[in-house]
Amino acid sequence: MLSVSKLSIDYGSNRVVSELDLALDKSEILMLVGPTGCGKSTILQALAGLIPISEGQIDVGKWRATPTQTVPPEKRSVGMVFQDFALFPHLSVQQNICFRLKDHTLADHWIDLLGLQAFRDKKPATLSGGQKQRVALARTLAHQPDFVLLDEPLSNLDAALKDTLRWDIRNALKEAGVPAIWVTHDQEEALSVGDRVGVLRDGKIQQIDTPEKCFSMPSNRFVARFLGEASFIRGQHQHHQASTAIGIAPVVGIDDSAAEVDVLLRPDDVLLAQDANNNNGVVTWVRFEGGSRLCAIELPCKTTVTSRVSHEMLVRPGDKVHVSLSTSHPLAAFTIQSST
Ligand SMILES: Nc1ncnc2c1ncn2[C@@H]1O[C@H](COP(=O)(O)OP(=O)(O)OP(=O)(O)O)[C@@H](O)[C@H]1O
Repeated sequence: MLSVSKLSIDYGSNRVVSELDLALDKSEILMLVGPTGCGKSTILQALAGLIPISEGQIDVGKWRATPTQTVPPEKRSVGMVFQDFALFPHLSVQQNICFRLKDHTLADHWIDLLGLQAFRDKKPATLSGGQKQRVALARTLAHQPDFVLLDEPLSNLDAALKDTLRWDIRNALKEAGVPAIWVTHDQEEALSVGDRVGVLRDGKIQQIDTPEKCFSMPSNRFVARFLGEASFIRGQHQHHQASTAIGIAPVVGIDDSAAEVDVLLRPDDVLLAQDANNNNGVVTWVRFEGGSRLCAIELPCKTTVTSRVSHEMLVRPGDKVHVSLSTSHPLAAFTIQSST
């Protein structure tokens, strides 16, 4: 268990984290995302006891920290995994993982589980980035922390490696049964690996929810845009339905249920057809993504929506196309005055 309430953190007179509330169950992984400088690393450092807190409290069951009741880092039973691995260069993999451990049984377990048997006697300098991060994680988990903090553990690795390692890290954390907060810049990573996602802006949490909820029912436009391609189309709202220039869809009013709303569209909500005789939009740009293409289409009302199509569909800027709503699930609707 890890619980944080009304946590605020200042650097001098500058408040960088305000009134953070969160509670993690045993084995729960929270992905923390937000723009650069929004306070993600500061939160991890405060939880680890590396910087003081100004208000609020951190409660892990065995200890509680407040601005006046400090708990030193070594008493917090926290495991930290950093992007730069932080391994001892002069020690072998085995020695790194077993550092200050009396009983090596758990270390052997994590060495096996994370596929490090062949590297036991190697020095970190001879390992790849992915192997180093496995060693760092094995070392962390072998010490049986009460919670784990991961600060962009995959950011120094190439894309192909990230994809497998993120699942190996998730599986290891689940097997260890510890709550974890995982900071990432990668929105796809945040949505796929976490049990919940916390979106931070200027030191304030905008939403903490399941990945599905954050993506399809974001609490505001900032969260909508931060977690993926998002466009908004004006709609007339009545009886939980919105009528837009490209069709009618069920909607949920997020911040209001006004008669006129802006409906959030993800690329998969918009169906694109190459029908020159029955067109209602012009393609303005196309991004090839491998298995798919992401297309932006400008409508006569000057709204631009995006649609994802198969890579087999050869769509080019300037093409006249027909777009329509292709969703049966409710879309998030925002008041048109809202700019956040
Ligand atoms: N030691 C420090 N002294 C003063 N201000 C700091 C210090 N460390 C960070 N800050 C400021 O606190 C704010 C939050 O920084 P933090 O590193 O937590 O952001 P972040 O979300 O982790 O950013 P990034 O995604 O770029 O790593 C920033 O405005 C930063 O400039």
